[in-house]
Amino acid sequence: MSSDVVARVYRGAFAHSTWDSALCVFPDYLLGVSEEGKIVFFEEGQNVESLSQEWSFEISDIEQLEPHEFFMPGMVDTHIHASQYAYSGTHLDLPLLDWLNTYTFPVESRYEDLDFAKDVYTKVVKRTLCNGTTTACYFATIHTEASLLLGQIADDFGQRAFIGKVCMDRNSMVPDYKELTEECKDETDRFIHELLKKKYALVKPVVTPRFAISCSSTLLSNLGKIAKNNDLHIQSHISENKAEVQFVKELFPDCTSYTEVYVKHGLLTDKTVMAHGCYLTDEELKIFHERGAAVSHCPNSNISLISGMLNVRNVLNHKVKLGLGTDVAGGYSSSMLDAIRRAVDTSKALCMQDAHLQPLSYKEAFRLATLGGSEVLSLDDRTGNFEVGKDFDALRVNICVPGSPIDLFPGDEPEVILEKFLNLGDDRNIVEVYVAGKQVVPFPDF
Ligand SMILES: O=c1[nH]c(=O)c2nc[nH]c2[nH]1
Ligand SMILES: [Zn+2]
Repeated sequence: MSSDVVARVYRGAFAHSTWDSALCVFPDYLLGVSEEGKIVFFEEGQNVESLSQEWSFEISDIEQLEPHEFFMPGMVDTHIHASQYAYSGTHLDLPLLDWLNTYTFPVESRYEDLDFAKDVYTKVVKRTLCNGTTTACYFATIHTEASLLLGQIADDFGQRAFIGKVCMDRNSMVPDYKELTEECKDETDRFIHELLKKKYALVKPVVTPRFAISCSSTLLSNLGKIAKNNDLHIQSHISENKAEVQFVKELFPDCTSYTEVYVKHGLLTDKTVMAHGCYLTDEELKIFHERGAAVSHCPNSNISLISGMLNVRNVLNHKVKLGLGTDVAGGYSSSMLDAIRRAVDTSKALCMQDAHLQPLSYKEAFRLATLGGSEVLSLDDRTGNFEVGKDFDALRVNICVPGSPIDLFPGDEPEVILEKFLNLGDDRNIVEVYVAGKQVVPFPDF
């Protein structure tokens, strides 16, 4: 008998990805979750007798899924601006730099107001959890207190999260929305210290220079040192839009590429996730690969702000770690299902321009949204699929809920059901969400 105690056992259909196979479907499997929220077994349903003896559970206690239900791993949003959720679904009529100056900076500057912050951050955490985002890598704003509040709210609702207090000491268009260089360094130190002091199990700080345009060289170097000294994750933006790439060239004439700006300041490590990368060259992708840095592909944002189209196949061919992001509010949808669909669409659009390209399959997009995202955030030893020993981060999907946007037909097998959910489903179909074994959706009553 095993020493672990099994808290729950599920039987039914499961789907997940491995590095060998983008989609594995198990029509009848048994999964056991320990009291600590870890997966302790994941085996064929026919092993039920031996498993019940080995793990001392009653067969009558097994929770049996319906034929139109399945479990899949929780999705990982590798890039989302929690603060911009306030205006998501609007303001999509300008290109990046004008969009930042006109809409984004004025809204982000309001987060000194903690009532406003609490309202928006509670809504974004709840909305993303309902949509199956079990892990989110958030940008907050430059405000330390509001950023700490986002961490507290993610912890309260049980979401796994990285929280970035945004760093910027250059902003000519909205001069009020920036910090002094020293102040930004000190506040980043304070933010990290205060957040770590809370000892949240699943919520961690991430060093967050907004992008090269809004940071001085001194600030970038300071942030590189802070990340190194505290062994922290780093997130930023890179090569999203042509005007941005050109501006970075002018601001950092000593650097041969945008990537080199981050390398030079100690900000491109194996714990770095850079959003977008639409215009990264093959040489830059090689540097990403050598350093183990990751790209967050945010296709909704790239199309909405008319920024560009990332050639996902080329990134994968360079063996660069890759995940998907909603990039709310440049991306108008906070749902990772939308990110999956847009990633496939963008890849197909690129195939129309180049017949030699291989489009991204829905199975590959599914892997990017789950295991890929976990790898991007160096969490793939803990989350991303249903391997024994990992945390149970999972979505229970039901295709036949009242008002479901999906119709089933006789003979629809589990693989077809999953494909229909990925292309047609929404939060109504996500009936339960688990993070580290704890049920976080439906929401508990506080
Ligand atoms: O899509 C984006 N959203 C942002 O808020 C941002 N800041 C810099 N670059 C950015 N790109
Ligand atoms: Zn972004």
